[in-house]
Amino acid sequence: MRDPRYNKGLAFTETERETHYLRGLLPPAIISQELQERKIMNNIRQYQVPLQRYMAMMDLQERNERLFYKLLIDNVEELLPVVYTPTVGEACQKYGSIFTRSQGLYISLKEKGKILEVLKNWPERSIQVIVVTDGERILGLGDLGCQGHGSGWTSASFLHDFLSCSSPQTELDPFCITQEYADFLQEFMTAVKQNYGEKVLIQFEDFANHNAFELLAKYGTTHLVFNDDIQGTASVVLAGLIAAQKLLGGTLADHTFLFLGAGEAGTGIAELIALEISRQTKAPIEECRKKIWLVDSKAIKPTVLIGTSGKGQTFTKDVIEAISSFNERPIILALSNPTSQSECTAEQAYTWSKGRAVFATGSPFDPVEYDGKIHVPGQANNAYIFPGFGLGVVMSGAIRVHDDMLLAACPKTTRKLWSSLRSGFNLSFLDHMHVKQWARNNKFVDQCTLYAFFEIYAGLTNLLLPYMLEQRRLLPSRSQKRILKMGSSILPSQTSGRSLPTLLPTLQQRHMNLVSIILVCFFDKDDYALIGKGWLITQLFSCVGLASRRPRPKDLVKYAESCMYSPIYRNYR
Ligand SMILES: NC(=O)c1ccc[n+]([C@@H]2O[C@H](COP(=O)([O-])OP(=O)(O)OC[C@H]3O[C@@H](n4cnc5c(N)ncnc54)[C@H](O)[C@@H]3O)[C@@H](O)[C@H]2O)c1
Repeated sequence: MRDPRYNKGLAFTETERETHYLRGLLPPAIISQELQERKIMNNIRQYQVPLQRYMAMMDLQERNERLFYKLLIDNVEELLPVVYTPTVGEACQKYGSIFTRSQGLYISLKEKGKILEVLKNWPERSIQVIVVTDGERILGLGDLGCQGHGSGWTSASFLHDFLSCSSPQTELDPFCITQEYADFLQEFMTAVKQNYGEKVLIQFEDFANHNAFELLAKYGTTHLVFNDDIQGTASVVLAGLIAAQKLLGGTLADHTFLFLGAGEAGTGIAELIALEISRQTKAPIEECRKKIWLVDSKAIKPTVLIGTSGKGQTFTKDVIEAISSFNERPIILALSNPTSQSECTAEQAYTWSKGRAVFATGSPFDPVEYDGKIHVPGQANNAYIFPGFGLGVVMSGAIRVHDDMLLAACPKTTRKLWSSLRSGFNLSFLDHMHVKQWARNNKFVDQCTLYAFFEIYAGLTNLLLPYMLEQRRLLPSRSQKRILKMGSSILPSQTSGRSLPTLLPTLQQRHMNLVSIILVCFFDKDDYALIGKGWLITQLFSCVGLASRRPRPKDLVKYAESCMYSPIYRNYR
């Protein structure tokens, strides 16, 4: 009862109370998790101040994790802005005053020479993902030192085998990689590998620009590292741009991109766009980079405007009117967080572009009515990728992160897979030869990347599991074990005792529903806003997959359907 991971509060059943000697330790009433959820949501909605909602969520996480994730999964649109941007920014700024129970590890300079020891203090043994920050650039808010610990990974920590670390950077020279800083980081990276092995994913989060690129380059060759701000943002934004092509027609190479802000997010996105254009057109990447401008210049007429400067209100009326004057549908992405730093608001974008902007933002904005039409801004935020990405990398047993994985996480590549799925390739696509062929055709560097890609779509992992079980010889041995373990725990209980072949028709039917839902949400849309929803679902599934450890295909379909409130989707029902 005192361990939040096992505590169910009043939802402990009679049998559980009996078998675990809980009698008398709880009031005699038993209520369902659904009722608990309704009560807590009701309480949370009473709070007018967003920070109070955040604190209520944190309290819940500290006493009943299952319920916490259930709430997040079922109310993700309402609660993501509470546990993530923009509220989490305020939470980090005030972390000192709202701090209650310590989460994660803090490694300060005092621990120099003893980092391995500190890691060993963490009670969990099998860690698969570590999110680490030096606290220096929390969400565009600057150096918050260890207060940055309150940031986004609370929502990402659905991975039980997950560890978040922060090292109070303020004790070190904040403006360059000093020898002391470099040595400290090196000790940390070595200790992590020593303690958890080669396959632990280290996610660099909110490191300041001057360190982030160097660290990624340095450790990219020796460790399994991923920088969410550089790589995650790039992948999510490229996905958005590719999806926007559905709306506009043409290809990425037809565009000229202008970035305001050439830091981690901006250059990460720019480089991935160039890579994708180069793959599409077979032109050298150096040529493709010429389509991208990272400084403002009067000479060019951009078709895509991307804000990653961290400065609010920089897409002024003049700027948006100008880009709208030479584009029928200008693509405008105001990525800076939190809300106050957004380059423009949704209302401004739609009003100034006369409702023509294809628009998305880093922090969420409400829909806007312009000229009798409701415009729903998309949310282009790396939160839609890092949980699934982390899971993918871990599940596939990859030992390095490749750019191809980032590309694979974009809908374009997915579309190829799903079109082959649709055209009857479905059951055999996991066949060894097909996988190899498919990987070759789609230029995946190796099968590991391909598996990572499957896993990135964590929800799909679940639906593919039965097939994977059937085809288990395909999987690398460690992943195989893990997948088999997970697979046997997620198969619906009523299926136990029945052999897989007899189950396949039912499972296939369910899975195809799910596939078509995902197809609809990724590709059959004519509104940019749905891009966000697609990623949301991906993320949702990853949450489901690991929060309860027992997602059933039925639940996945239910979750997907509950997300499908869009009028567009209804046409496909
Ligand atoms: N939506 C998302 O998923 C997402 C992901 C990462 C970062 N972001 C947001 O993007 C912003 C930048 O993050 P970052 O990690 O790239 O930071 P960064 O410090 O690496 O980059 C910011 C860059 O903008 C430049 N800049 C500042 N003011 C400018 C101006 N007026 N004109 C032109 N350039 C200017 C700076 O010189 C710097 O190079 C932050 O607000 C962050 O929250 C959003």
